Amino acid sequence: MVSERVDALVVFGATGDLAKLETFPALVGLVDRGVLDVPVVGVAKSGWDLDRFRGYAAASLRDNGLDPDSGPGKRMLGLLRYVDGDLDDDATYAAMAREMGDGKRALFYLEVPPFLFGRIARGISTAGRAEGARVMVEKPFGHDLDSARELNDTIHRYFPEESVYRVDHWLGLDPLEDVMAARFANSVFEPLLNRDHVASVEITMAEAFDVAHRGRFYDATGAVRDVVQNHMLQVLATVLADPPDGSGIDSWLDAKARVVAAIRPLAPEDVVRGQYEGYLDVDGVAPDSTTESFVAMRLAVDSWRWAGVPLLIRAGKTMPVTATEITIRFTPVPVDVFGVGPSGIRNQLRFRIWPETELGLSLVGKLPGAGARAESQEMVFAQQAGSDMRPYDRLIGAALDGRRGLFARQDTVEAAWRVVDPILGDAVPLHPYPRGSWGPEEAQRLLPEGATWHAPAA
Ligand SMILES: NC(=O)C1=CN([C@@H]2O[C@H](COP(=O)(O)OP(=O)(O)OC[C@H]3O[C@@H](n4cnc5c(N)ncnc54)[C@H](OP(=O)(O)O)[C@@H]3O)[C@@H](O)[C@H]2O)C=CC1
Ligand SMILES: O=C1O[C@H](COP(=O)(O)O)[C@@H](O)[C@H](O)[C@H]1O
Repeated sequence: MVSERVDALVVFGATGDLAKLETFPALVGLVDRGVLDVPVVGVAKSGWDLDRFRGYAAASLRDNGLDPDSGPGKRMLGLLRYVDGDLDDDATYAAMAREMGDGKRALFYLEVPPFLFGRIARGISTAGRAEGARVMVEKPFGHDLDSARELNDTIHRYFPEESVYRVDHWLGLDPLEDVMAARFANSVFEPLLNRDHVASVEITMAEAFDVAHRGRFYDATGAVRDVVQNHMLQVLATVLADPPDGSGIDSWLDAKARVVAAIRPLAPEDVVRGQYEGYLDVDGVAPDSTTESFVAMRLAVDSWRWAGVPLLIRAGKTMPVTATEITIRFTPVPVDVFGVGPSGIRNQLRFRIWPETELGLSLVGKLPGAGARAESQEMVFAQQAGSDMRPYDRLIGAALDGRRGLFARQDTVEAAWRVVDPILGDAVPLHPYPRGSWGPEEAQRLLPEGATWHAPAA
């Protein structure tokens, strides 16, 4: 359901890295499709004026292969306003309110360092602009369970939960919606997705690149906080959650929250951490850092549907490829008529969700000729990219429209922290691994006997 459109968009941190990389290009797409036609007020403390800010936005478009002189480019730049001031000063919020005009339904987008989130919520309220407004908050939502709860409490002092849009940009990925479509637009898969038929579920998020210039940020974060607590548990929930019912998107968000809440908190023995060789030389990384750039884990869900099914996740930097795939391995046939068992061949459903969309179903058949030797072939349903809409285009558009389905809810975020909280920090030993490898060998021990990790193709 689309609620009322907003009458202003305020971007806190509009001179930052994320704004340049993602926000301005996304805004052009929204203008082009007629979704955005209200003032866009950038707030930062760079000492800039509006012309300089427009120049920054225009450069961001050029960096992203977009033309600032195109019709949509010019219209987007024309919507921009700029307020220069410290976010710790109430005068900044008063100036922001003047630039916003008289509207009563703004979208405030907080893309600033997280310690400012609470202060900004208070500033908006002091300026009399919190009522009826929506607030879109960038990750991270806390550093652990306690800080996430604290952050939620602070934001809720000024904004009710239904006005809070927590960004997990993977929820804006088209391929993740394709997973939902495969599950809920086909009748053949859903009856199989449970402990009676599934032997394991695995998600590998491999990134071939290293932490590059993000050493300071990454070293304080690590793979568990950076991508597992948020992106990967959201992906896992998309695979495991019960189907939504006809009551609307909330039933889907409820189902995802329920399944994340049923994941057992991790124990150190369920986790393997790794650090790529050369990580300690990265600018901004502590010389004796024990931050992980790789993590593998075995999770369990205490539910009637998934009890006992091994759920395996691994994520790492400097892997051999950049790709994310979900593989669902089905149980072997009960009676091995075709000698399938010893070959290890079995049915598998594979979702590739990054960088392309692909759905593969492995089926087993008999090799032609005499005898009964089995072979496996994968049937692939590959989507042509239907649109060049960026995740942030989809996300900001959804928030402008008041559609909360693509955002992370408080209960799910806190439940995800509860899962990873016991293994944060140095609770799990750290193993070195060579760049270009699939991480430490030790990750092998997390798998069911005889299994190997699925390696997504390049
Ligand atoms: N960069 C990325 O790729 C991603 C970032 N994020 C999240 O987005 C948020 C912003 O990240 P990023 O853009 O990289 O950060 P940057 O440090 O590049 O930008 C921070 C922005 O906040 C402004 N700011 C900081 N302090 C104040 C203040 N006291 N008063 C007014 N303005 C202030 C800065 O203004 P000024 O420059 O004028 O000081 C700048 O515009 C973070 O929560 C981050 O975790 C999430 C996903 C990816
Ligand atoms: O949030 C993050 O996500 C990226 C991966 O997402 P992508 O859309 O850029 O592929 C990850 O590389 C980064 O470390 C993390 O902060």
